[in-house]
Order: sequence, then C-alpha cells, then structure tokens
Amino acid sequence: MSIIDVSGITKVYRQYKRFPGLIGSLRSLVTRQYTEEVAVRNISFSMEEGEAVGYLGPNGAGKSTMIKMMTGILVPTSGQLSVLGSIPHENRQHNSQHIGVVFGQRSQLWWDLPVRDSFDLHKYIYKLSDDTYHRNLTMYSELLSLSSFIEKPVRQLSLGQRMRVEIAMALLHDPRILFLDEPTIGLDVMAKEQIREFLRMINKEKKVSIVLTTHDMKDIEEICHRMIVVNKGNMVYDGSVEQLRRTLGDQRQVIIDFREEPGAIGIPGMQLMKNEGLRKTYLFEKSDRTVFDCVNQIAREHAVEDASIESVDIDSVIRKLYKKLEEEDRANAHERRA
Ligand SMILES: Nc1ncnc2c1ncn2[C@@H]1O[C@H](COP(=O)(O)OP(=O)(O)OP(=O)(O)O)[C@@H](O)[C@H]1O
Repeated sequence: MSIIDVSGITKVYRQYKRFPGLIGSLRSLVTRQYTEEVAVRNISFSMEEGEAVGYLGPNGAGKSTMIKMMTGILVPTSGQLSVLGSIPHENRQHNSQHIGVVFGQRSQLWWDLPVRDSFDLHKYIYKLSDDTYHRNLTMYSELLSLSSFIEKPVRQLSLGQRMRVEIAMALLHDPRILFLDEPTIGLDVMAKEQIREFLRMINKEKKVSIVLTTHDMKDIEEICHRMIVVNKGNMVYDGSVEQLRRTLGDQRQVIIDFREEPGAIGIPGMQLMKNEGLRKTYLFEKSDRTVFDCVNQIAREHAVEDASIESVDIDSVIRKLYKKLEEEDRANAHERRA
C-alpha cells in the first residue's frame, strides 16, 4: 500500500522586489513587482510502507522544498500530494501525529531546557500515554546512548549528541514515516555511522518508513534501497543505486601498485583518477576489451607489485550523473540561444 503519493507537484516561490530607501519602500508597496522561482517542477512518485528513500541533488535542487511540502509546512503551487491518505498542509495536525520530522540545520529542541524537559513537552503536545512515553523514552535512550546527557541543557550538547536527541524526539510518538533533512550534516565519521546504523535498524526492525535528503552518498548507500535524484527542480532519476550504476555505463576502478613510476599509460578507456605515488587509481570505461585484459597488458609493460579491480564508489557514480546533467543543461541553453 502506498503511503506517499506525489502527483505532478510544482512549487513556485514568488519574491517581491524591494527598492532601496524610504521612497523605494513605498514604491515596493505600490508596484508589487515580483520574480518567480520554480523550486520543484512537476514531480511525481509514490512510496510504499516500509521503504527507505534517499532524496538527493545538488544545492538548490529543491530537496528541502519537497520535504517541507510532504510535512505540511509548505503548500504546493499545483499538483496533488497525499501522505498517509491525507493532504499534508490541510491536515497538519492529523499529519503530525503520524510522521516524525528532523531538520539537520534547525533544532526542534528547547535550547535552555534539559533534554528530558523537551521530551516531556513532546509527551504533552502529542498527548502520549504514560506507557507509550516511558517505553519509547527508555528504548531510544538506550539505542541512541542518551542517558549520560539527558539531564543537560540542550545548548551544552555536541552536534552529534543533539542530533541523536532530535531523532529520538521525532520517534517518541511512534510515527509511521520519518522525514529527515540532512541528518548527518556536520557530524564526524563515527557520529554519522551511529546515526546510519540506528536509522537502518528502525527501518528494518520497527518498519518505520524513511525519507531523507542528504549530500552524503554513504547515507544513501547504507540506509536507502531507493534514491530519487532531483536537479533544478526536476526529477532526473528514481531507482536503486545499482541500476544507476548500470545506466551510466558499468565502470570499474583499477588500483595498481607499481614498483617504479610508470609514466602515462596509453590504454584507451582507462583514465587516471588518483595519483598517490606508486599507487595509482584508474577509471575503466567498459569497452570491447575486458578490464582484466588491460591490467594484463599494463603488467607486461611495467613492473607491477599488486593490482585490484573494484566497482566504482557511489560518489563517482553520482559525480558522473551530475556532470552529465550539467552537459545536458549547457547543450539545451546553447540550443535555445541558436
Ligand atoms: N523561501 C524561499 N523563497 C524564495 N526562494 C526560495 C525559498 N526557499 C528556497 N528557495 C529557492 O528554491 C530553490 C530550491 O531550494 P531548496 O532549499 O528546496 O533546495 P535544496 O535542494 O534543499 O538545496 P540545499 O542542498 O542547498 O539545501 C533554490 O533556488 C532556493 O534559492
């Protein structure tokens, strides 16, 4: 059963022009000139219960705008949107009972209050029974290791601790869908990993559906089976990471440890990606020859200590997709000018 249905959703921001000075202010009021920006353009997708979907795209692609519409904070300009059977911005109260929201860049906590007081307030606002509240608080405190700082005011927490509290709070009322906007932004590797592991667990074991936006491909790789990629408001991809890898051409990464500097390697389709002294990483574009064949040729012509062939990492896959999109944008702009 689908829990989110997005059909032809568009969001246009309208910004009124401001003119400087006092006379300018009056002029701004009278003329009401404005510019429009299409942040989300005709996007459609649906999501099944239990899915974990990564929403991905370069800066300004329209990710946060889409999350804000799905959580009822923003009203779409056109199109139909349904979350758990209701229209988010028309039924904000109903919607908020069944969803949890975490914004990595904006806190929902009370800065000067101890963490526990923010949880108590959440219990009051969501009218949670004592049972549900204590059960969930105990469980999430344990799973997210909150006990050592639960009595501290929020402003004294590290970013990683605060993010764990934000996530626990978003889950206290047993939501069916958890929306996260950049949940790992600014965190160190260990803190990121702890959050990813937790999100994976609540998706797999507690069946909480997840929608998350991120710039970190590892978030997608470790949490989401499916990713939606947007660019300049348009959806450009919806599918698995593996599928995207195949769509963009199956590339391989070849890491070779040479015994001495080999100089330029003139094998068509093989391109130097990383140069770390005698260790070199090449990107191999699939062609008529197999990668194995090419590595053999290199080993015949140069002194090779070791070699390994791997699938390219997901960052490279996305970089390639963004590059392709940029080239298409440039070609379209050129066509329009001609
Ligand atoms: N309140 C607003 N008023 C006017 N324009 C806005 C507003 N919010 C966002 N925009 C514009 O809409 C576009 C999409 O913004 P959005 O924040 O949704 O992108 P994003 O993909 O989340 O970006 P980032 O990765 O940088 O967070 C951008 O061009 C942005 O400048």
